[in-house]
Amino acid sequence: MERLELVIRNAEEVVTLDELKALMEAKERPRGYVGYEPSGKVHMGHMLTANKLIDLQAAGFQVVVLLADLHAYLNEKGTLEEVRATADYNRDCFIALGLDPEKTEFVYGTDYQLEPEYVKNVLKMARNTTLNRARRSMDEVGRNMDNPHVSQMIYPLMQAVDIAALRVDLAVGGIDQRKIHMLAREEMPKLGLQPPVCLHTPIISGLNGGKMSSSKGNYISVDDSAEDLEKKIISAYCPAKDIEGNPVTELFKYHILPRLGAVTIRRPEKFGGDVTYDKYEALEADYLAGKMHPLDLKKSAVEHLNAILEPVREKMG
Ligand SMILES: Nc1ncnc2c1ncn2[C@@H]1O[C@H](COP(=O)(O)OP(=O)(O)OP(=O)(O)O)[C@@H](O)[C@H]1O
Ligand SMILES: N[C@@H](Cc1ccc(O)cc1)C(=O)O
Repeated sequence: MERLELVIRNAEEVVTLDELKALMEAKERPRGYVGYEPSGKVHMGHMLTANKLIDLQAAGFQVVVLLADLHAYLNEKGTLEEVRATADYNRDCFIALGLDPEKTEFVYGTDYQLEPEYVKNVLKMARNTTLNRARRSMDEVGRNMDNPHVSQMIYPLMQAVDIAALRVDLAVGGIDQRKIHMLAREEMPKLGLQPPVCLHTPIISGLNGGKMSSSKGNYISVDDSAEDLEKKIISAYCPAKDIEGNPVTELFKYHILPRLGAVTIRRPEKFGGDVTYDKYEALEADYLAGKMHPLDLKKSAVEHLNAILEPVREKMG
């Protein structure tokens, strides 16, 4: 696959594609990053951005993973000690998922976010940013946003300054990070900082059809047992001939096919026999046309996802 194609596959948007092309022409090894608030469960949604980082490494990017302990603390996710312990667990999950520790820089927020130069930039940005704008940028990211704390208004400014502090060219995140990234693109130049190109991945659906989220219990986590995985997928929302909010077709699109390249879906002869797909589009077309039954698809998702997650379980032991 061509480098650019690899970088943008399965992305929901790139801001902007022209800037990305220019970046890849200008720099041999551009730097890309994702930041994660440490989370007790690393799920298939988080794994989507991890897949993108693996794509970026394959396309010659340097990759930075920010374990955003201070951000999690500011966003009411626990004490600093708690989030720091979870950050280490998350780093191990990402390595088990295939991010080569030799080639990936793992950085803790608290390693540099209290340095005077960093803090000064955050405060300068605070002078230029209205409360309304900071608040809106947090709509999809902040906890309990009907009654936000001042810490949650500092949060997006810090995320913008991270991009400069970590010397990042390409900021990657789920599409829920979009408003913070737009704030960064607008405010960074006023401080003489280089704004990033941004790449946003889609939001993957949870087992009940809503957004997959650690706080909603509708997730598949990377270290679920084979037994749990099977139970979860077999009872997942998966309407026939419909891919809207369908977590099972999305698992094929975003995880199984990109990782395995091609899959064979096993079926008894009387239901059409085995069928092999090397492109998601072909699978989708068959599913929409009613040529693939939800139960066959689910059983196959269990088999293939198990193949992907087994080494992760072993490493996380
Ligand atoms: N369902 C999802 N699909 C794709 N990406 C996701 C999904 N959920 C979270 N992410 C991405 O993972 C990162 C961390 O998100 P976040 O901490 O909000 O996860 P979460 O599971 O929704 O947590 P919580 O339920 O505690 O809010 C963000 O970059 C976000 O874009
Ligand atoms: N905002 C991200 C976490 C993050 C924090 C700091 C960053 O620089 C980048 C990302 C989230 O929702 O989880």
